[in-house]
Amino acid sequence: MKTKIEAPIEKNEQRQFEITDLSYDGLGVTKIDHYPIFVSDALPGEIVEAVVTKVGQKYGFAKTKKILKKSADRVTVENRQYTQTGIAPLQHLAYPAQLQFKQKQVENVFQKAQLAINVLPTLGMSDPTHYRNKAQIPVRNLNGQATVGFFRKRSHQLVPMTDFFIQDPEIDKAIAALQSIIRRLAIEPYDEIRHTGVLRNIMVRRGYYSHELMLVLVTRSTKLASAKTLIAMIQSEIPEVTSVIQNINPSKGNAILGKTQKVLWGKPVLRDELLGLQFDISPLSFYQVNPQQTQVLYQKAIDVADLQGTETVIDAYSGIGTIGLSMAKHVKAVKGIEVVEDAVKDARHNAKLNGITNAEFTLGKAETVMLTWQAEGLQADVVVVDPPRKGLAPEFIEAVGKVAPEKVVYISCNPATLARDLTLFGAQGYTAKETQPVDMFPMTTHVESVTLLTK
Ligand SMILES: C[S@@+](CC[C@H](N)C(=O)[O-])C[C@H]1O[C@@H](n2cnc3c(N)ncnc32)[C@H](O)[C@@H]1O
Repeated sequence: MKTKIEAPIEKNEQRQFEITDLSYDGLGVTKIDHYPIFVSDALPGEIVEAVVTKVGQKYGFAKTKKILKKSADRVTVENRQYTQTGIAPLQHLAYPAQLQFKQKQVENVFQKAQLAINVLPTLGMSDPTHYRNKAQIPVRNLNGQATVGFFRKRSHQLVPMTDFFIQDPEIDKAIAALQSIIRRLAIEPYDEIRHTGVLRNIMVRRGYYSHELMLVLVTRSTKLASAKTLIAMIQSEIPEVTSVIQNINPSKGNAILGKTQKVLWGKPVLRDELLGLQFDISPLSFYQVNPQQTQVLYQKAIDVADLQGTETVIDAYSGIGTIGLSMAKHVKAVKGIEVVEDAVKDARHNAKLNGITNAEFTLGKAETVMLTWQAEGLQADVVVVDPPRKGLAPEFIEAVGKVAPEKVVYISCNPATLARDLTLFGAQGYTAKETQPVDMFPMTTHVESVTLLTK
């Protein structure tokens, strides 16, 4: 029979806690005996008065009511909406301490996985705000008006907002202007309980260098009355706009974008620049959200690969081809693999756009294509991977082991799956000496990094 562990605290109890650490998701950590309690809005070194909100078998949660001793790293937060929505969960932590926090996150997971890899100090931004080139904003009815904002943490309750703090201010301006247009045209916002209404979400992307602006209106069905007037008003009131796209999402779920779309006005893609190359980006294609730091990240990947001009490089999880095409001029050939069809089309087009003739892109799952290429006897010198948060498939790592490139460059947005995959690469004879975190998402707890693995 299992013995039930008694938690040393009770729900609704209010008491003082001394904070000793910060969890991976930015909560203060305190321990009573060995029982951890995660405390909102609390930093290491602080003493807070907090009320216990949840008591589980292994850990509990508490909410800060009063800070009794303040950390020197605390920054005063004035905007309640940022806290309510959680769009900037580290905003109360000074930026240098955020960078240290990210380095430590990677160190912690490596230590747990028994990986002896040195983690370098995080490369940060000189201005860690207003960096995002993309916004995805819900539109809902609030007090009888179509309203833009962001959902309150762990809910679908809209907090009205038009200043999003970490987004390009020109995107914020476009969203505010669009809200005004939608209200004047009385376009009905989506009601997710009844699954009625017209406009669900607005997605905006803006080229950091090009200043092109793409507006994607996500609707529940193909119906969008007054589209002509809407476009005329957008053109006159948001002068930077270069594309207006209607994306249709008829699902009842939480997915922001649907699978089909049509161009209502302007270009079907947004053009931007990275490391001196031009990129056209379709609405459904992945594109890094922090253009300044993306260049730092890619340059780091190019530098650690130490390319000599003779290599065949595989760019797995290649998106619209940004990494492979940035490497193309330093190598003999690039072979990209990507699972989203539009992104592969973009990548092929982007190669042409930049006059690059030594890069080709294959549609498919990286794990499947890599196995096929390995069976066909493909030779490669460098494999670059940049997977989504869930990391690599074990069969992909095995196939890479068999292809046996001299180097693997692993770009990761999730230290936990990075550590898991580095261990699997270890079984294939690959080791890493150091990892370079790059802050792609200031004010949030997300951690990006580059690691070179060699045989
Ligand atoms: C983090 S993004 C990186 C894209 C690109 N390297 C960049 O920096 O813009 C990951 C990409 O992997 C793609 N992807 C996800 N699962 C995949 C799989 N199993 N095989 C190939 N590509 C995949 C996604 O569509 C996305 O474009």
